[in-house]
Amino acid sequence: MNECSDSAGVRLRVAVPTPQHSGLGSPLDYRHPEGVPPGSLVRVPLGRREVLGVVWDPTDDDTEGVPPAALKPVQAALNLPPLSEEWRRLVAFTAAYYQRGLGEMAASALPAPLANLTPEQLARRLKKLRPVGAAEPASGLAPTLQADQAVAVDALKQQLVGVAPVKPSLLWGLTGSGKTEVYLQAAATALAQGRQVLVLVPEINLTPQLVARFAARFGAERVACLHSGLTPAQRLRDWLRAHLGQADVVLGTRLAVLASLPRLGLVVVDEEHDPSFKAQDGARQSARDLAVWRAARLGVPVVLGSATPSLETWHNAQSGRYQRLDLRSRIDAAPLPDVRLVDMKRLPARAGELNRASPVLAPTLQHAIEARLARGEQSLLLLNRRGYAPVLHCGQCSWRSGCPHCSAWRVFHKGDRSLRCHHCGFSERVPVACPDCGNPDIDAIGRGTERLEEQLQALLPQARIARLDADTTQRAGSLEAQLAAVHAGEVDVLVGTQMIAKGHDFRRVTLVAALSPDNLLYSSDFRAPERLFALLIQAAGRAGRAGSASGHPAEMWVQSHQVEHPLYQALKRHDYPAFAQAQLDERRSAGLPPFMHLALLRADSRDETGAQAFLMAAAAAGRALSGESDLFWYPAVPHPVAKVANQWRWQMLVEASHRGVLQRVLAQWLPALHALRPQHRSVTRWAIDVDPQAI
Ligand SMILES: Nc1ncnc2c1ncn2[C@@H]1O[C@H](COP(=O)(O)OP(=O)(O)OP(=O)(O)O)[C@@H](O)[C@H]1O
Ligand SMILES: [Zn+2]
Repeated sequence: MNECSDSAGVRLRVAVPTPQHSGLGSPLDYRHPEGVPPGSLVRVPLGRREVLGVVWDPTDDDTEGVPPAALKPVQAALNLPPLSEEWRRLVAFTAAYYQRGLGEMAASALPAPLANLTPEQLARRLKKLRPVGAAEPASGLAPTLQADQAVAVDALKQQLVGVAPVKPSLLWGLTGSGKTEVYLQAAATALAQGRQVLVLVPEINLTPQLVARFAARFGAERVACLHSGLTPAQRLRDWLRAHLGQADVVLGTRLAVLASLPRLGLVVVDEEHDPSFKAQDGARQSARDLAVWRAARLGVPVVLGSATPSLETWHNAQSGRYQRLDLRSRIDAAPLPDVRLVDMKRLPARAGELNRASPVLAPTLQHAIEARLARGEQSLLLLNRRGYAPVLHCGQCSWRSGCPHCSAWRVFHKGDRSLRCHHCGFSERVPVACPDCGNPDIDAIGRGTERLEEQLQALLPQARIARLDADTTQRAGSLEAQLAAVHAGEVDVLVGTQMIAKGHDFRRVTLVAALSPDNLLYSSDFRAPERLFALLIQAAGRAGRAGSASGHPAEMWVQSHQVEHPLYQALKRHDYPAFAQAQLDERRSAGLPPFMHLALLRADSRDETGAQAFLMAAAAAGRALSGESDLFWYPAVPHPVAKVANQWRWQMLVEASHRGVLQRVLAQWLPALHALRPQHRSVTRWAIDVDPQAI
């Protein structure tokens, strides 16, 4: 406990959520009559408020500074076991690595309601929790493993029981190869050792089946969930169950990586390539990378599972830093779907087709869907754009449905007759005539899922067609209901955005088609091909999972104007390693991750030039700081969508060949940026994004 005490009590360092712009990041000093151990949760005054803080470890020079009598007092200590040293180290690392304040980081890792509960309210919540030791026995039976699965489970068990050295594992498994079963059986071993298991998934609401499978195997009583879809009360309850060690399996999205898990023994990151593991606000931390760090520091195994690993992870496996476990066949030897590339350049332009839009379906694809219909099989059609049409256009005066607040078009939604901006949310009723010239014939240009659904209804009048996208799944429970309808066979053709491609274990789907993925191929972001390849492999993975009852092979169709593109050619062969190697070669010669390390400084301003000016001043300050160290400062550029909600967005990349060098310079740069801010009054926001995932 704390050395520094006098008659007024003990001095405690407490991590409190100081606002980021204050430039204060370290714990503040408070006074407590007799002291409490590090990790204790306390309520303390901060300015005029009272906030929740975490008692931090004392530093060596704690005997110096203000005597306790002169400090503000701790108001109350919550009656909870302290957060472990392991947790504090994780939070401290996260704050330092992602350049955030420690108190802010600690606060973001705690469930929000904890900050407002009185000790009495907390005591009542705790009483309602199941007492420790009353776990129901596991109920679900495990299937016999396939050969590849058995090898993978065995390798993980050896690490768990200490026979093999602990090392991160990449579980590279085809879609439908039974990765989840590997997680379940490795988890069973960890649970048998009395350890907790953390399972991270990209979007938990898209995979209710995964939660159900863990609950069925180990008993719902032992499973806790942590994700943003929960009510604050549910999140508090499950966080407490994890922290108190009552829950043995914690399943969650990226925020769960910072959960308090006193007995953590195994970490699983499912679909580790998914960009949603990287937070897009706050500290912008990568849950996958933190999961690996956390497991390594604890000396426990971590499994990263994917059919299309991120190139960072693949590179780590190639170089031997990670152990690779491969699942090379699908369950029950179900074959992977045949990939058909349809060359849209060769399709005759259809006379009379409005607005030069290409036909919805190539005739060959339409026939293939009709054949599925006749056999009672399902088809999934993927179109990565929601709404009816991405833009409205007046042929007379060339008015377009731009957003007045953003540099983007407003999307036409026919369902509620709105023109809606997908960036700022600005929405208006669709005009009956051109707002500029009064022409009553406004054209809808291009196609979104809503229009696709309408066009399919005309093309396939006998089919039961459903649509799944952010617009049809807004109401609570509607996603689950729609997925259940697909599983029950009440839908013949499911149309949707990438939501339909992820994770679902559909049993009757034998055809998947990507209708116009080319637009995802060309983007300023160097990760665009990696993302598209993963999306298409995932989508293909939804087809033919139950083998083929009819004897007809499952198929993945891609309509493209670029069928010769190496990405599509690798897809045709289901050849992830070849694709990854080609991408890594390109990354190496271009000096991009994983061979180089990046940080991105973003700034928003109210006027057109303010953000750019701030970034230029920031670069000058950074260059002066970094001196001889080998950093490369890219020029500041506008964000691909330069203006959103009347804010002009700019960004600037900093590149280094060593993580450590980048970290050192960033830590010195941050105070310089805070100091610059007052000279750039139009800048409303700025942030550093370490290891940015979207550029
Ligand atoms: N050894 C096994 N024997 C029989 N069935 C199995 C076995 N392993 C897994 N399965 C079943 O096979 C199906 C696919 O497995 P699972 O969902 O684990 O695959 P996956 O690799 O996680 O798939 P995806 O990455 O496509 O989501 C599931 O219905 C699962 O219950
Ligand atoms: Zn807008």
